[in-house]
Amino acid sequence: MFLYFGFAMVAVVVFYVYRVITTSSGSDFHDNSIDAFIVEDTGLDKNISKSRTNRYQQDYLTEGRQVLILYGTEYGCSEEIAKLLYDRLKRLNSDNEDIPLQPRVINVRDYALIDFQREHVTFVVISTSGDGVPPSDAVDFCSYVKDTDIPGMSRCKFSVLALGDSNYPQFCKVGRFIHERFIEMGGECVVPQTDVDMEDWTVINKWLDSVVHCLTTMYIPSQLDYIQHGSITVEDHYSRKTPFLATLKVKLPLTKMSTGDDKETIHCEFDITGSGLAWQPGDALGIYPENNPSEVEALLDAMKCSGEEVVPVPSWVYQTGIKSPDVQPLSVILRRFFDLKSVKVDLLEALLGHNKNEVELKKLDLLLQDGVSKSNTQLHQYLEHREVADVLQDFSSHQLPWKQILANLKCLQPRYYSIASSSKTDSNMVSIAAAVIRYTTLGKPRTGVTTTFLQDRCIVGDTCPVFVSHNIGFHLPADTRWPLILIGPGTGLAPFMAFIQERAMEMSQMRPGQQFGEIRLYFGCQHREKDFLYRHQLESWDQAGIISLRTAFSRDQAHKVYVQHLIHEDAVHIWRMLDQENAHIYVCGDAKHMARDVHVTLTKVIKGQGHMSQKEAELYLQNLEQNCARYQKDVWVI
Ligand SMILES: Cc1cc2nc3c(=O)[nH]c(=O)nc-3n(C[C@H](O)[C@H](O)[C@H](O)COP(=O)(O)O)c2cc1C
Repeated sequence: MFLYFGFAMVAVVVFYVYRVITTSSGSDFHDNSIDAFIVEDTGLDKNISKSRTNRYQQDYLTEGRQVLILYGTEYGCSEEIAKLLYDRLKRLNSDNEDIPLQPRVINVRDYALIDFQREHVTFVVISTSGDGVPPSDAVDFCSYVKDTDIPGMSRCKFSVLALGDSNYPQFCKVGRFIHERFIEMGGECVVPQTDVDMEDWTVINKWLDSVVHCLTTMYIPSQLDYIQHGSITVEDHYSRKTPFLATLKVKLPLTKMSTGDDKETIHCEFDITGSGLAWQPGDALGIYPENNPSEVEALLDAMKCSGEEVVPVPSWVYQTGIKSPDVQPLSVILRRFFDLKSVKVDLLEALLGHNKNEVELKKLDLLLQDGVSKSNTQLHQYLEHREVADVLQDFSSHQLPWKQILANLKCLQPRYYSIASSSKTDSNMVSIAAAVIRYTTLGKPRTGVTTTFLQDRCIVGDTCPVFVSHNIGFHLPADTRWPLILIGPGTGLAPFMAFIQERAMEMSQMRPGQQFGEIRLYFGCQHREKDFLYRHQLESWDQAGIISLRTAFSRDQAHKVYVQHLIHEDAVHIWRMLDQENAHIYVCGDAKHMARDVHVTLTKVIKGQGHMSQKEAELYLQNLEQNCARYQKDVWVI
């Protein structure tokens, strides 16, 4: 079995990577009318209110052919697919007089309720997060699958749908791992294990079709349900589905801006007193934003709506505990709950079905003729630069009814920011650093939803729905003697602010005999005078001997200097820390360039200083990462 359980040592999520292109399940099993959208809840079922029933976890009182659908998700897509599968299996029953199929959808977090000896067929939909780690809720399940020969698995028929993104080196690692282990335990794979790259719905739908087809012919013995669905976890603490309304207490610029091209980064502090939210350095804060009102206006214009149309609040929206009306004006619904930026291919399909204008029909046909997969570069390039309002403007000759437009929008997701403060310093205040995103496409100014929400639309004293996302593979080592090599250019510095604050606090309360290893911080940005984030704090920690600060200002001299150049300069020192002092390396920030270049440089350092071959140096680093939890990454692809 491959070396998988690098959980403890590899990265997890910081920022939600904004996906420009998202598609959804085909209209073959989606009723796209607004009433179906709202009443039947075709999207994520985020409603966890105890008083409302969860149709995906109903108790079956009569015998039936049970099908277990397990999901593990960080951002909700796997959950959505699991529920779509459930819906399709339920629909099979209406065509079939036979013993009913009894699907049940369970988050792998609740795996302890499952007796695999009583399961005959199991489908798993699971994503990979961080740098090849399971979603936070799925960590225990994956450890269980790794460490246990699950009784009953040898009789179980199964299939795994692995969600991922091929931009990450550990593509679909978690789903592939589950598949391998189920096979090792003697399970029978009934639909080939399938990798899904960037929520490619062509692939997802194909897998769903194969699963449904397979179940129509498969023998599944009839039995009574053994799971009491009432015992399935109901989250009653503050979480993604039930965020806490935190008050923005502090907002400060971290950069100096003199031209429009200068970086704009802000520091925000939220008061979470009374929430009971707990975090460790390395964890992230999830924030639910609101859309820019001018973008809502632009969309309303394109929808030919006033914004006063009354719309039922979708059942999947997050709950803050404050009773809100069951219906809201369309303008409010769009501002708070729908993604106005990423365009679902479903919307183009709906436009195609409705349009009568020959030129527009031809254009839509061209875009959609090669399907929705990643290989349809024409479609993806088109969507990459367009928001929902742009698409509606492009195909405006026959107005699609607004309810149909709404039914083809994606829900607004929370965004994640590394927490930049230690709860040991103040457990009621949580800080983040956010780079404000503004850019231009098609000659139109565009904005990042959450960062401009915080910068332009939130004032001190306002509240925002927040929750903590635990980052299991990116935490400080338990022993304070072990030195830290922290590499975090730009906002990659944020989690290290929490790391250092925590260590500084521990140093100030040092116990007799307690020792502290060196904390060596590599920070980089363009200009010392403009975007040296937390400069005064870092310099004062450096002067106090709490950290050794190394800075790379890429544009302050004729030639570019980046953090990896400093690491190379410090080769002797770094090698001593690694070889003799049990140093732990942490990397946070851009995965594609920075983390890759840092990795290459570290390999060179190990090769040169450790007198190793290239292969030996690579294995050394791999061992630190996968077996020792001494090389941890918290990286993202922009
Ligand atoms: C911060 C971050 C890290 C990710 N890391 C990986 C990874 O290591 N390997 C991979 O295949 N996909 C990775 N992904 C992609 C997710 O698996 C993909 O977006 C998936 O569709 C999410 O499914 P979910 O919504 O069910 O969690 C990552 C995504 C994010 C935002």
